[in-house]
Amino acid sequence: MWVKICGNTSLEDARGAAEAGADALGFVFAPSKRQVTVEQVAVITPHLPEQVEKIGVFVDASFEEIAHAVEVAGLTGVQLHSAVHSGLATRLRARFGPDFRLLQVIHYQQELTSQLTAVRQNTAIDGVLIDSRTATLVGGTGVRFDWPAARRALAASAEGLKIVVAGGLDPINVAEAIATLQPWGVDVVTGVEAAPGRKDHAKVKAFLENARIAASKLNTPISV
Ligand SMILES: O=C(O)c1ccccc1N[C@@H]1O[C@H](COP(=O)(O)O)[C@@H](O)[C@H]1O
Repeated sequence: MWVKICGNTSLEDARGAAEAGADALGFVFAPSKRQVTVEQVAVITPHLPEQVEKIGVFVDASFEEIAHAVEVAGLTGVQLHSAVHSGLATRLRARFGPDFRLLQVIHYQQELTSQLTAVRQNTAIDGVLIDSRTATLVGGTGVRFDWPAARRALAASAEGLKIVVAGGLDPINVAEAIATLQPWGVDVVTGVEAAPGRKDHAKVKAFLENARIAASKLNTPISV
């Protein structure tokens, strides 16, 4: 189970999540209560373990903006909140190579099957992150979606895709999410915070522990 702890704004929080066993750390470059700058992240990433992925979160950002952030802030992957057909993923794959993590976000509120089909057609994308959205927020909502309904859509159309589940996860419900959706990975922000942009280290640790326990009870992920 790939676990990403997102919305890091300080070295202390990012290091704490890495030490607790996170596979990936997220940094939100989009307007948000957790927004960070390229310069801030550039001084954090050199102090993090090399094997821990450093993922930049971008909402409708340009190729130039993302490429600049990757290079200056030392990112190893990106999470794209952009149209699947924007061409961004293809350009980023060409620029940063086969090992670069490229996650495409889709929202549960729109029809899942057609979105999954569109993602599958783009070979540059290696993972699809399913999240909730609200009238005002495209991420970091703290709101979960209808997991049993999503499970039915995923069973029909997720084959070959690395599915990452996000949206309203916390240390208590992450086990249910994993058991229901059998994803390749999970991602969290709000559910492990003490305040927006500040981690609750006990919650981060509990989230990781509970995700690992739930994953150990699964046979195989639903997707790959
Ligand atoms: O965290 C944010 O503020 C944010 C802002 C804009 C786009 C994405 C954002 N975060 C992503 O939201 C989900 C989960 O959020 P939550 O656990 O429901 O609060 C995750 O993919 C984050 O990377």
